[in-house]
Amino acid sequence: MDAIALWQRYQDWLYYHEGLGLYLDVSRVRFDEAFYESMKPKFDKAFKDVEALEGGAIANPDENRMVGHYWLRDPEIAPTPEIKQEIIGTLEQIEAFVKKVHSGEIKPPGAPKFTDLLSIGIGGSALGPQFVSQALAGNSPPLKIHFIDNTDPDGIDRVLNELKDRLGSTLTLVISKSGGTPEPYNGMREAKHAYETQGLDFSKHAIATTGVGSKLDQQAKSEGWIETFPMADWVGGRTSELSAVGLLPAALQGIDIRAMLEGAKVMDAATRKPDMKTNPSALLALSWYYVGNGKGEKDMVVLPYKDSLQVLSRYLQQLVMESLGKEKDLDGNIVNQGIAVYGNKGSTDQHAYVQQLRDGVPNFFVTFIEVLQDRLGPSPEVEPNVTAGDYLSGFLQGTRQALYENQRDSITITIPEVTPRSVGALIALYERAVSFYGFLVNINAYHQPGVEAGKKAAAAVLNLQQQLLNVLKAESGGLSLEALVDKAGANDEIEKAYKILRHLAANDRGIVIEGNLGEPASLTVSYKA
Ligand SMILES: O=P(O)(O)OC[C@H]1O[C@](O)(CO)[C@@H](O)[C@@H]1O
Repeated sequence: MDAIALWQRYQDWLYYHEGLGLYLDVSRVRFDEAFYESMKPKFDKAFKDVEALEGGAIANPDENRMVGHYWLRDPEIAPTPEIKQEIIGTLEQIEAFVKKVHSGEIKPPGAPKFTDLLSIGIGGSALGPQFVSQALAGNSPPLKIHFIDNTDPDGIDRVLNELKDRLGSTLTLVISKSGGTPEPYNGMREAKHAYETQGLDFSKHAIATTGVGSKLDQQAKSEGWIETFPMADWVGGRTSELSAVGLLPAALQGIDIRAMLEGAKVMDAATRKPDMKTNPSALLALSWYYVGNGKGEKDMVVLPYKDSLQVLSRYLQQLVMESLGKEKDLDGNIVNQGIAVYGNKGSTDQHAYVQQLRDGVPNFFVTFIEVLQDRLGPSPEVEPNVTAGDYLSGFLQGTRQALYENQRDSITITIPEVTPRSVGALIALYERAVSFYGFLVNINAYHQPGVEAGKKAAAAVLNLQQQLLNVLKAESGGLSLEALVDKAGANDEIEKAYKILRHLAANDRGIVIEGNLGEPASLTVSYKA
């Protein structure tokens, strides 16, 4: 297609939302009119399915749950008065609490105010808060946020070391919908230990966001933590940024959460429209379907040309991959659906992997995120008439063109600036695109059975560790690996046992391994207290 024809295609397919100042350009996705027409019946159904979801249908059949993240920004559309009240009440609770923290009315025992916020959570209970914090917290938030989002002891040390001189004025927020996920539980135990080591009362520094009645909720209440915030079962982890999960840490950092909600609400109104061409989430889902043949054959590379949006790609990675990556469709057929998502930021990635995108395996499509405003205030010129931001803008356009010339498709989303409103709108835009796509390919986008399988297998590893330690502690001498697993009644688990022991030995946990480390079968293992 020549430049004039492309310009025409750009104009024909351009979506613009006046209220949000948001543009969506799918002109560099090479579908034609026939494909667009062929998708209409599928979209007619998807529009109805999402409408039913918003109306309170059990859109997550496996878990027998409603899927209600759309109600969070517009409680008026909640399916029952109780749910509406729950949403309004939680928002009011957050705002009242945050006001008291900022004013010092709620304060730590030994300091006039909380200065730092330690957020402990994983997956949807971390990525949204991390994305929003990086995008919107700015340089001098009322509370500076830190994250523990893993059970890596060294990673935990890094965070706690950074906080050690301010732990007395640090508010710790434990976020876990289920309240039973091991990683945040371990993070909480380690944080508690750090407070206690400094003679501080953890409960006077702790708050939680969790499902009512969860293990975490019970612990918080029985230990007298400062406050708990509810997370409803009709909000999934990966769509929880606009629930208490994301709103509470955002508000504590001084971010305008009402504006975030408003941006999402405005986007929801735009994406509710049952018309493919003028509905930006439908245009996204249509493009994903086209490039990947409805089977996720191409990966989604997300490239925000803005440092503050760097976590967007990781946030979308969970939203898209945990939602769409499914073995079975809703009729029980094996479909192995999904779309792989990765990315970091432009133009940085142009000096990392864009070489392969341009010339290598054509197994992807790019989503460029463009922000029109370079920075607050004027920019110095780095060359006559050229600023650093002009370069950034030029690199985006250049990469888009270079990819297109080599038959690599791309989508471009343009926002005027990174604000609470535009961030809320982006979240809503993608949430509904995922809803549409899930229905287009007929999968349950709201459960995550694959993650559960991994969690169960990990629990079995820890049980085996316990068994091995019990056997070794009762032995006076050493045992070969074979004899050890035999005694532990775990003959089939010899490789796992070997790896458990190697890990324990590397961490001074009383396990001694002797023999040729390159030949696991030759090893003798013993326990020395
Ligand atoms: O908030 P929770 O219950 O601790 O779960 C954390 C994450 O774990 C998952 O359940 C599985 O990875 C995610 O969906 C969720 O965001």
